[in-house]
Amino acid sequence: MNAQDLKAPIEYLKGVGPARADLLRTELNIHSFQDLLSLFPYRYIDRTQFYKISALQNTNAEVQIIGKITAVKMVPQKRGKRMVAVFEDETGQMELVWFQGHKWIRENIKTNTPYLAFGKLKWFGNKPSMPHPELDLLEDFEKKKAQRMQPVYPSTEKLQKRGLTNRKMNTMTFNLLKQCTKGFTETLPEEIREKHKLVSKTKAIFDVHFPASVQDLERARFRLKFEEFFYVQLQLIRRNLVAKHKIKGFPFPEVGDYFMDFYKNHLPFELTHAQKRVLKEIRKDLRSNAQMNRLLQGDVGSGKTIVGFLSMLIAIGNGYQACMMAPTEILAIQHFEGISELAEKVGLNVKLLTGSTKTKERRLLHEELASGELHILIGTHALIEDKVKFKNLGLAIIDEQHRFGVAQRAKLWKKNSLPPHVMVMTATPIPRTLAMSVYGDLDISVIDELPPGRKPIKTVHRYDANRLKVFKFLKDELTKGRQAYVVYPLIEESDNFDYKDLMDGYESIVRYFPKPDYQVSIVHGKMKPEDKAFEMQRFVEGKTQIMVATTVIEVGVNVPNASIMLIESAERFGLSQLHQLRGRVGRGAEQSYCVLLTGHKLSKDGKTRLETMTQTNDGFKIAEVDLKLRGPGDLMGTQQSGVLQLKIADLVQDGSILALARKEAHVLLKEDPKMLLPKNSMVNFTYQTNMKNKQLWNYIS
Ligand SMILES: Nc1ncnc2c1ncn2[C@@H]1O[C@H](COP(=O)(O)OP(=O)(O)OP(=O)(O)O)[C@@H](O)[C@H]1O
Repeated sequence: MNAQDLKAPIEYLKGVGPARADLLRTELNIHSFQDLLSLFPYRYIDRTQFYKISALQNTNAEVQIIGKITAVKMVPQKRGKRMVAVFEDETGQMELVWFQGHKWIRENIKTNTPYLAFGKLKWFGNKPSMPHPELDLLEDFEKKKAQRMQPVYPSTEKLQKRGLTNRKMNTMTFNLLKQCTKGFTETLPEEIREKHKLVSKTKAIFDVHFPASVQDLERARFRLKFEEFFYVQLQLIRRNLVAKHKIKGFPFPEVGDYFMDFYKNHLPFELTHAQKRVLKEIRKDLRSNAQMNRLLQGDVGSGKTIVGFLSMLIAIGNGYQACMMAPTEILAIQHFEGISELAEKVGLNVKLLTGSTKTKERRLLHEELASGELHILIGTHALIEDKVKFKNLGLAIIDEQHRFGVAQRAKLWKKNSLPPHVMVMTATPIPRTLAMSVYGDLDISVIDELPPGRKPIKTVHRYDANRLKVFKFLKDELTKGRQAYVVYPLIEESDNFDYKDLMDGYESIVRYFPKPDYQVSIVHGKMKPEDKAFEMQRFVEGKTQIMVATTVIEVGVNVPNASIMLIESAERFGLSQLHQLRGRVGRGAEQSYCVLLTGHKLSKDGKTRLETMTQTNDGFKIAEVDLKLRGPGDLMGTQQSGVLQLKIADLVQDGSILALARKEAHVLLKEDPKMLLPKNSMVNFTYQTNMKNKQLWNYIS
């Protein structure tokens, strides 16, 4: 069979036909012969181990035993009869049991002949039995050496019901592979295969389905995972290289006077090592002729804002403007206030643009923006409206990528002759493995150090029944002059049920913390933006002690005097969301607390989330757990899931293979940057290399 034949529709495979082909297409997305070969088993039944009857453990494990059937009898039971065979080896006896199919068994079974029985154990007291075993004559099994590790394929109930059992899938794949006598064209460069001792494509495909040993299987899986990552990385890095080669950017040769003045005379604190390192990385990008596309990643409170601001100063010092986009109005206002305070020290003009900016202010702002009088513009989505025209935008900082799509990012580019440098800031700690795959087109800088003197936040989990104790604790802290957040889940802002919870909660808080001793603010998504901003401002200024809120405060809010985060129905939040919320406290010198209130009924995942929160403050560890609980596609949203639909590799577990593949992809592209790359898909991936202009055709992926 050659490459072309493998593309044949699946219904032409022996034993499939139109009806089954239909099922395979709809249930497993298998359209062709090669699709069937790319359906990799998700586990294997290890039939390399043999057990003795006397040594069987009292479990329901699947085992295989060599022995002989010495007697067969029918035993009456409530309804009908069961057939019982006595099965013996040299160490003892057990029973094989059938509840149906008696006639066939009676006619085919041979007594006193060596058999291999395989199946799940059942125990009656200390007596083992095996209902409906798979029986093979020992001599036949010896012939089927290739089947010693039996593949188990992904399946669905529908497939099982319609006769496409695992056994059937097994046979189909086995027969197809038997026809592939010519093997498969190699799809990895030989140099790389030799260097990392990767088995050939042909061996990998055969062994991943029918390995003769655990070692063979591991080698096959390693090679296929490597290949999968290698191709994804090639595409991502290549895209990045192409972007760098093609997209020119404004070079900023100097750091400029604003930067120097601020750095020498007005820096409010010494930068951490991580902040300095990241700043150097950014500086290097800005000095080159290429557009910067950098993801700045840092845990909550790690100090991303100052790094962003210093980068803006470089742009402005070189005669350009800068802007910063935030996902919500509250955040935009907050950034505006923070940055204005810093910018004032070096005499820069900063303005805020949101949906609620008045027409008159807007007009002035547009004028200043076009003439270049305005140095820094901060705002929400309003920044990308067509009316907003910069004189020369040199740097765009985007806070929180997830809420700001790629398309929106690109829209900013249209405002210039050359695209501005782009920095995306995110507090979502994306595990390195994932970041590399998802943001392959962005360079990544990580602030992996918190400013000195931060006290770790103490996190506890309490049940609703203890609410009054929790309120008492809150009261004691407020008496010391601190402030607190009380957060309610409002998954959908339109969800009236959640909304009622929030309002009930607000009322009970107001009852427990009455005026005039206490002032309580409330912020939620149904409020008008200016009302939200007003309430938020009162809390920032310390005029109110408690802020009752929904997750609108999830990202970025910075009130250092707030030291308590009380999260209601904490079991309903995702892990990274809980971590973001907790990050709103612990920003000042005082000891901060996070209290997770829940009902008594918790799911297994819910418990894991709460335990993780109480055990660690480390955003990266939390993200790893989150990834395991939810899966990467979920974490990143549907937008990126295309990149992450991996067939065999696992982003969480195979991080080291990914790193290896990425390294090799880099080397290859450096040697040969002109490689042709496919447009969108990994299928039909052809590339030419200077190594004898090989054509590498990926059949299987
Ligand atoms: N090197 C430093 N030394 C001391 N304090 C710092 C340092 N860097 C930043 N800070 C302070 O730490 C606080 C958090 O910084 P910032 O708001 O920039 O964090 P962030 O990374 O943006 O976090 P988030 O994602 O939660 O908004 C601010 O009050 C800031 O002034």
